[in-house]
Amino acid sequence: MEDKLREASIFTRHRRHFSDISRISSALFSSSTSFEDLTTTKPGRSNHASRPHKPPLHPLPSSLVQTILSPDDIPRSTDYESVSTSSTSSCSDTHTQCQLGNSVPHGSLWKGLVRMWRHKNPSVKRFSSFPPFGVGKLSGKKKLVKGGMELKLQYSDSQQVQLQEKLTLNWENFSLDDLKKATSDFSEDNVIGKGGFAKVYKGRLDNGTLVAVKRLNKGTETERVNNFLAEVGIVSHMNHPNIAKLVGVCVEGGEYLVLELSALGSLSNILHGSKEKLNWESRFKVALGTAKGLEYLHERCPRRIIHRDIKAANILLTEDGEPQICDFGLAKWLPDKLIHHQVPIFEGTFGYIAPEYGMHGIVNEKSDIYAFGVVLLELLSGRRAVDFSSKQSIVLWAKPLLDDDQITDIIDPSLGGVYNMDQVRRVICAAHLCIQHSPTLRPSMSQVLKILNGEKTGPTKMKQMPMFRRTFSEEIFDAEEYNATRYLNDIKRHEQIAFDF
Ligand SMILES: Nc1ncnc2c1ncn2[C@@H]1O[C@H](COP(=O)(O)OP(=O)(O)OP(=O)(O)O)[C@@H](O)[C@H]1O
Repeated sequence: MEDKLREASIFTRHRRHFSDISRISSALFSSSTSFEDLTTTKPGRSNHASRPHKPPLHPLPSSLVQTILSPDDIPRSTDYESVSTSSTSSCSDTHTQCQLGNSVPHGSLWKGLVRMWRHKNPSVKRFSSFPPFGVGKLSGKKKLVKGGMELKLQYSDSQQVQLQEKLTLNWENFSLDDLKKATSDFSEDNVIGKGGFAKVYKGRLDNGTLVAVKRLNKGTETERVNNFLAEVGIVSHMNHPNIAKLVGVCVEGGEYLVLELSALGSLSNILHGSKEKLNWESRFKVALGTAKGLEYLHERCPRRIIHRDIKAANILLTEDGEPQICDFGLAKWLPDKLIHHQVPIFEGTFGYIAPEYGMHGIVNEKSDIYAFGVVLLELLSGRRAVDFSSKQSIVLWAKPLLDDDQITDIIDPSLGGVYNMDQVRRVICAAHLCIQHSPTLRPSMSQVLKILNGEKTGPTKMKQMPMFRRTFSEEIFDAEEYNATRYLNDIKRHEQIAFDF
C-alpha cells in the first residue's frame, strides 16, 4: 500500500508540474507572450500550492447533454460550438483545433445540475436522469442564459423521443447509507486505491456484488462535480469486457462512482508492487485485452474517445486476469470532423505523455497509442514508466535496445527466460511502433491488435516493415519539424524538470 501511495503522489506531482510546463511551452510558441507571462502563475491555473486543475470533459454546454446521452444524440449544430480549421504547411495533416472560444461558466452550470439532481429524491433507487434535461422537462428548444451568454439546444421531435428513452438509464442511484453499509462506513481497511483525485474502497452490496466505490475527494466542489460528470458521462456509455463497468452513482454528501470490482487491482500494483511476479502468459493477456479495450474506444464507439491517461495504474485486472481500462476522468469525445484536439492545460502522467502532447497540447488517438506503447514496455521489461532511482524514463532506456533488436536485454529477467518468443516479438514490434516520435508513424489500435494477434507478421525492426515505412512527406516532416534528436531532448527536458521538482 505504501508503494501505491508513493506512486499516486508521484503521479499527482507530475500532473501539477505539467500544467506549468504547458504554460511555459505554449507561451514559447506564442509570439505575443511576454517574459512576465512565462514567469508568473496565472489565476485559475494550477500551481504548486494548489491541486491541479482538471478541466471538464467539454467546457462547452453540450457536456450537460453529453453526460447522459450517447454522442449521436447530441444536436450537431449548436449556437455555441465554434470549430475552426487551419492548415499548416509544415505538417501533412490538416491541423484542426477545437476553439473553446468564450469561456462558458460551465462550473456553475454543472454545479446547478448536480444540486438539482441531489435535491430530487435521493432515495429513488433507479437512477433516471439528470433533472434539468430530464424526462418530462425536455422541450423542443431549451434556452439557458448564464453569464450573459445564451445557449440554445434544439431537438427534433424524433430526437426528443430518443432522448426520453435514453434518459432511463440502468445504473443504481445509491444513497450514502447504501455505500456506508457496503464499505463498513468507508473503513480504511477497505481502501484499495488512491489516485490524484479519488479514494477507492472495496465494498459489498446487499445483493452480494463486490464493487469498488470511488469517492472523489480532491478540489473544490465545482472541480469534483466536473470530474464526476465527465467520468460518468463517458463510462456510462461503455460496454466492453475490457472497460471497467459502472454499476451506479451516489451524489449524497459527495460524488461517488460505483464500479464493478476488479479483484486483482491495478496492473501497476501487480507488476511493480507485488513480490509474486506476473508470468508472461498473463502479461500477454493484459497486452491483448488492453489493446481490445482501446480499439473499442478509438474505433468502435459511436464516436471516438481518447482516454488521455492510459497507464499501468489505470489498467485493472479481474479475477481471471482480464484487463479493464478505468479512470475516464480525463477522457474526451473526439468528433469525427476533428483530426485532433488542442487542450489549453496539460494533464496526464509523466512517463506516458506523447511528445506532441507534452510540447504542443495536441491530443488524438495517437497520444493514447504512445501511452499504450509505454505500458507494453512495462509488461516486457517489468520496469516502471519512470524509474525514480536511476532517473530514467522507460522510453529513453528501451529505444536504443529496440532499434538494435536487443530483445534479451529488454525482457524482464524475473521471467527467468520463460516466455513465448513469438508473442514477445509481437509485443516488441507493437511497442516499438507505438512509441514513435511522429504520431503519423504510430499505428492505429486496430493495426496494433493485428500485430499482437500475429496477423501482421514480420521483423521487429520497424524500417523493415512495409506497412509502416515512412513516406517522403513524413521524412520531410520529421526532418523539419520534429526529428529524433529533438524528441529525445524533449523527453530529457521533461525528465529533468520532473526530477528537479
Ligand atoms: N473497479 C476497480 N476495482 C479495483 N480497484 C480499483 C477500481 N477502480 C479503481 N481502483 C483502484 O483505485 C486506484 C485509483 O483509481 P482511479 O485511477 O480511478 O482514481 P483517480 O483519482 O481518478 O486516479 P488518477 O490520479 O489516475 O486520475 C486504481 O489505480 C486502482 O488501484
